[in-house]
Amino acid sequence: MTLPPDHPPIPRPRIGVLLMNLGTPDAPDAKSVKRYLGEFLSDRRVVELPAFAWQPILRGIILQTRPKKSAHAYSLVWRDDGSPLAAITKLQSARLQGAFGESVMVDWAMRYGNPSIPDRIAAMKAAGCERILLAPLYPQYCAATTATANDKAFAQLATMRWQPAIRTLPPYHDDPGYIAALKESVATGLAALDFVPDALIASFHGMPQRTLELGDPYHCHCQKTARLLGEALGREVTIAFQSRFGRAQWLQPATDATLAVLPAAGVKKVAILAPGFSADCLETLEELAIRGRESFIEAGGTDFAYLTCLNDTPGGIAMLRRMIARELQGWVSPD
Ligand SMILES: C=CC1=C(C)c2cc3[nH]c(cc4nc(cc5[nH]c(cc1n2)c(C)c5CCC(=O)O)C(CCC(=O)O)=C4C)c(C)c3C=C
Ligand SMILES: [Fe+2]
Ligand SMILES: [Fe+2]
Repeated sequence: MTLPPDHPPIPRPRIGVLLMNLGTPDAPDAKSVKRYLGEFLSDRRVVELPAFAWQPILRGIILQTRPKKSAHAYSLVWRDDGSPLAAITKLQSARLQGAFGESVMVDWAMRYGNPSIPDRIAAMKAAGCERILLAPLYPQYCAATTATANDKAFAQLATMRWQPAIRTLPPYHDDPGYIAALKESVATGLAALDFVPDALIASFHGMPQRTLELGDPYHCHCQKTARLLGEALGREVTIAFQSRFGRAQWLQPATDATLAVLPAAGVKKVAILAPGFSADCLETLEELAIRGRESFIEAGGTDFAYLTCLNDTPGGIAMLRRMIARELQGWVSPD
């Protein structure tokens, strides 16, 4: 087809897959962490308080003290290729590139910080994507994670004259491929240990208890993942919720409290995994693998192992590939 000479160029139609994760600072210093936390904790999907009540606390207290402390924590886990969360998400995107045929481009973005969701959607559209699958990489649905990532994408669409068609990846907390990938990863991790754990703990990011009462399915999704993983492994999986923030009641039991009481109950050897995180990050590498270990050993535990997330392992990538291919059906034909 020939376009008239004054017609804007039209690129070859393509399909985009946008992997979306939470976000992370650009550098492990207080200034970068302050900018990141300012954006993250101002999201009304994350802290469900009116701005007039919350912003003075956030700006006047939290952003004056927390960035320095968090920057130190980040510096303990920072890699040569940057923040673990960003580096691993980028690797996942690179490993999936080309997996769905030539017409499908895979990219990644962060809900807070860089690369931003609006930027990457604009880039996909400019590259000719007329259809985009938004893939929030949270197995368990939560308004504070899944919904806000999609909201950010939809806000960008609101600015576009020619919008791409959109699909969103549903939560995959009970997807047989996800449970099988977790089972495989845990079995490999346990086989490599020089001790046999008395308990296997699945630690999920916590949320205020109130969100469960308001109808967020997150708690139920976490319970189901833990149950299905336990059934797949044929052993008990103890559930716990980590990273409490603020003074409100959060989902129970708390991971730190669980690790502190287990040794007195005779559980001296534990292995812990974080199935809700698709990539290792500050909350797993620092909070669980460093501080969790310290508190368990201080409480009288003898052996502690942190089992890494699915990350860009072959099993993790194969699982994402299958799920994404399923969601692309009708847009691209399966191989
Ligand atoms: C009200 C506060 C918070 C809610 C609610 C919350 C929910 C939530 N978060 C994740 C996943 C991640 N959180 C991460 C870091 C992080 N989370 C909070 C607070 C809340 N999270 C803070 C203040 C921070 C920053 C670090 C710190 O200062 O302690 C991360 C890691 C980011 C990284 O850069 O590595 C992830 C991932 C989920 C899944 C979730 C609800 C289900
Ligand atoms: Fe968090
Ligand atoms: Fe529940």
